[in-house]
Amino acid sequence: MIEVRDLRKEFTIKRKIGRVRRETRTVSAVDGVELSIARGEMVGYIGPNGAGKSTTLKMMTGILTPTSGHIRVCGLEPVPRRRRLARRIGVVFGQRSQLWWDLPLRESFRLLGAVYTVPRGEHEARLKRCRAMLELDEFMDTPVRQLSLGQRMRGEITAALLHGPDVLFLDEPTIGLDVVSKQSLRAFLADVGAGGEVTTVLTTHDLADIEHLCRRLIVIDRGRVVHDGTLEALHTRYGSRRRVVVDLDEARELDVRMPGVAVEGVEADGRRVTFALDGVPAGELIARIARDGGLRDVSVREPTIEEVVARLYRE
Ligand SMILES: Nc1ncnc2c1ncn2[C@@H]1O[C@H](COP(=O)(O)OP(=O)(O)OP(=O)(O)O)[C@@H](O)[C@H]1O
Repeated sequence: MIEVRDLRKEFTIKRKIGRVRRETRTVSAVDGVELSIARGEMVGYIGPNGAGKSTTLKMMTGILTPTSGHIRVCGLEPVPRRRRLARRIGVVFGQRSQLWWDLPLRESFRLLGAVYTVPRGEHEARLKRCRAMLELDEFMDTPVRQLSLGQRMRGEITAALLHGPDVLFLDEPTIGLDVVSKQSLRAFLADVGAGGEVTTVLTTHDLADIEHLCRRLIVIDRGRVVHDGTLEALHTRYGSRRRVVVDLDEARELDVRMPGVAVEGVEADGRRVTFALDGVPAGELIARIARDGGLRDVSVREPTIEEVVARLYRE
């Protein structure tokens, strides 16, 4: 559904130095990106600030012309076939709106149906589903400018889906949303993805979005793909470890010389000890500590997506 080969985008930046002189600098925002996304996949496209994510998305949606390289989205070259592509894709750029600011949401949806010449029955069926799942009814008659961020975002996602796109590009769709709004938006996107008809590319800094929605993760850094695979593969690559945190009644020397167990930290005057486990079952370690008594509390922490992605970004 999406094919990208050796994609590059350079920006030329002119900067005034002194009174007359100007300096010209070239920024390589996207530097040889390769990716291929099949129909129905939901892929997380992540990377640190300035990595080149938005630039890639803009090229894939036909907003920006690549410096060089090959892109096909739904079999179309985005820039020359922009109008045709617009009917096949839905786009949500969290920071920008595709809705009519002064019109009630209902009118924006009606206009979008007319712009895309969506058959009435299809339009109504899709809108009905979005109204129910995204709970739009209470603000369907509110002008877009009066909507809260979370309400507007629910409207934006609906707007992106009304014409039945094959591909959905979501750039930071949960930015600035509260926990509950994020959860309901994620649940809706998971439902859209589960249908298998819509291919989704999701860009976000909220890694929980990725964890909940995407089996596959493409990480870009300085314009290049540095990881393309599952989250588990990333954990394996970095040898992510589970942790066991034990709280003791009193500080004491713990006899935990076991292969694959390392003390990672000691806090609370020696009453809290954190162990990193490398392939050792947590139960074995806990049983050994419990044998000597004085064990107040235990928690086992799975490696988090934040840790592993931070390691990748730091590299
Ligand atoms: N119109 C532009 N003119 C000049 N430089 C640009 C332009 N757009 C992006 N850049 C530069 O290209 C690089 C990649 O930017 P891009 O917006 O694609 O990053 P991003 O991964 O989306 O970052 P963020 O997570 O901060 O949104 C950055 O160095 C940015 O300064």
